[in-house]
Amino acid sequence: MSSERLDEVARGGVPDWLPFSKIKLYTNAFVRQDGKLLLGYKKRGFGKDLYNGFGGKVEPGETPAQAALRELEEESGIAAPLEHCGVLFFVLPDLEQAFHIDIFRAEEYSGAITESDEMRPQWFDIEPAYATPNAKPAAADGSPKEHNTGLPPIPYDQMWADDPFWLPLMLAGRHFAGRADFGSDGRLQKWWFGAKPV
Ligand SMILES: CNc1ncnc2c1ncn2[C@@H]1O[C@H](COP(=O)(O)OP(=O)(O)OP(=O)(O)O)[C@@H](O)[C@H]1O
Repeated sequence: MSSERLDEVARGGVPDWLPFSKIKLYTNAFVRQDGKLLLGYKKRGFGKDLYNGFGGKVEPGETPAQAALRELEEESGIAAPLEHCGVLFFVLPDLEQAFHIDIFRAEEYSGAITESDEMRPQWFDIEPAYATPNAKPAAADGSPKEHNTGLPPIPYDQMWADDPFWLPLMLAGRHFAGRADFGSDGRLQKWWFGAKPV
């Protein structure tokens, strides 16, 4: 990202950010193609039973971009020309580590999509995502783009509570950054999201 300031897209919650004592690096990768988005249903571990992109911890000696390719392959069986598109920072109340997550996207992939021990991949229809606030219309003239994938819409009610703020930005092709702090009930307690000016 350049040094340009970000446009604020959303902010809210309590006055103070949560404290944290260390930061762990993670990745998250999203592949879209022909009006559909590939997500994985997480079968175990952190974020179990939620849909998400494919990602995980950056291992020692790896760059985030290398980790993103490795995690995508391990969890979904595919390779993709990933491009960096955003940075997210999360603090959860009962964890001393904060999450620094580099987000990547791609519009093509190779290989066969394969279920792993950790993730069950599934395609979703992208278009309903543009109905959420802060998203750009799909077509330049503002009209909704035709879509008839027959797939279910992006399952925001089975995803992390922060996702509706930034996923539409990613789908609109914008670069973004944000922070969200969670309460012990799993809900957002304070958040800020911004995107590079278009
Ligand atoms: C709090 N709000 C959040 N919103 C959206 N996505 C979030 C997230 N917090 C973590 N994530 C993602 O969840 C995955 C965890 O990865 P996680 O399974 O723990 O890592 P990894 O695959 O290395 O684990 P193993 O140790 O191999 O099981 C990883 O994609 C990471 O980007």
